[in-house]
Amino acid sequence: MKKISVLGSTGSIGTQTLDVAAKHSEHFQIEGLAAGGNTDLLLEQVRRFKPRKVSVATRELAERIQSEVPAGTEVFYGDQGLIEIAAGTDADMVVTAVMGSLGLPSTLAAIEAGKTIGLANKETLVTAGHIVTALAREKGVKLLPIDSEHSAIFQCLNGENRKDLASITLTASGGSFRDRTREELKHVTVEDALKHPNWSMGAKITIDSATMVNKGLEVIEAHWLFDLPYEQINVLLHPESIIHSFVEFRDTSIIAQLGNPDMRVPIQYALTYPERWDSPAQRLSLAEAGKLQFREMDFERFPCLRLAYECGKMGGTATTAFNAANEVAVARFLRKEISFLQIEDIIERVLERHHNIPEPELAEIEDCDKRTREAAAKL
Ligand SMILES: NC(=O)C1=CN([C@@H]2O[C@H](COP(=O)(O)OP(=O)(O)OC[C@H]3O[C@@H](n4cnc5c(N)ncnc54)[C@H](OP(=O)(O)O)[C@@H]3O)[C@@H](O)[C@H]2O)C=CC1
Ligand SMILES: CC(=O)[C@@H](O)[C@H](O)COP(=O)(O)O
Ligand SMILES: [Mn+2]
Repeated sequence: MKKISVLGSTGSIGTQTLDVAAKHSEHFQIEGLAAGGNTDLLLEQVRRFKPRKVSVATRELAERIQSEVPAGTEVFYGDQGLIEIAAGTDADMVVTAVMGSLGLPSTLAAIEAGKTIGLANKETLVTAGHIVTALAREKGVKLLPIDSEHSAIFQCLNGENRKDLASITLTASGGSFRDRTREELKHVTVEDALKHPNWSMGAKITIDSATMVNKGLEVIEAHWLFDLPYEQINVLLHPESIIHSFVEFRDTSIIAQLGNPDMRVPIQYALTYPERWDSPAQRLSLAEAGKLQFREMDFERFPCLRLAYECGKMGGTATTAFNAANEVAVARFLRKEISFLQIEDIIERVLERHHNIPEPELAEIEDCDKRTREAAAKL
């Protein structure tokens, strides 16, 4: 029996993690679940998986569900609640599937407690990659990627000699607006932006795909997960999302990982690693797929990807600021306060004013995150 806690259990990754756990219920026991405000779904999950501890975003919500959870389940709330689910249970593994840098303290707490991490929450690595990876090394904790591209690279590198690796390439679908001109982008709506062509995901990451911020975050995530310089990390537009990413070796061999776009595959691989088990996903038929297309990335069309590379190469708090500005800008776009193109405008303007701190301490990162959010909210 592997014991698992899920941070963000009511979201897109969280629910699919529980689907995978339910499919192999004789092998997985759910120890803890943390959600934000969707208490109806959380209560359903509690009845089904019988975790020992659960957490919700606020005290008020915790009080509201208290009488509805079984006697054996303790209820927590807020930032401390998230940390309790991450570090205060008997779980062997913690799946980090909350959205945004709010996942950083709980991820650090889980690593500190020696839990294997199934990492979906990429913003954690973008915000504080050097701190998260250093702590994981110190504690001997594995960071197993759940993000589809990183799972693909992880699988392609399995058993290979790292000194033979020439480069990695992350594929990008291009998101909801990949065939629109910049002129057309001036008038796109939230509803249009939320229609991802290949993946069904939470709102924030779907907008990130459309701005290409998602790929920028993933480049930085790859830098930390695979300990590679940015010069060895490429991005290639691949509209079908069938090749999830690939690696190239010094002898020019390329190894790729393919499959239908279904997050249950990388989630399950992280849960069962190093084993492979039967999956509920639909098998890929290349004959039916017929044709796979590829295009060079256009950094003029997708300036947020250029900004992400620049911040990544700069290091320090630059990526913290990039992430925080984006989180605020996307939330504002989703509330219809700003237009789609103003997301990148806000990120760019925040970064122009950013004073970079190289090798920041955790407190400096938290301070940068807070100040950047305040600035991005005012622009
Ligand atoms: N979706 C996908 O296919 C992929 C996602 N990822 C990454 O995984 C992470 C999660 O994405 P996704 O599942 O799409 O996001 P969702 O928006 O679908 O889910 C977010 C989860 O976080 C919970 N949450 C929000 N606020 C709080 C809080 N204050 N305390 C505790 N929990 C909270 C939400 O709870 P509630 O709904 O109850 O408010 C929900 O369970 C992101 O970092 C994303 O980039 C990476 C690759 C693919
Ligand atoms: C499923 C997943 O891993 C997402 O991060 C996905 O990659 C989004 O697709 P694009 O960012 O390529 O549009
Ligand atoms: Mn991805």
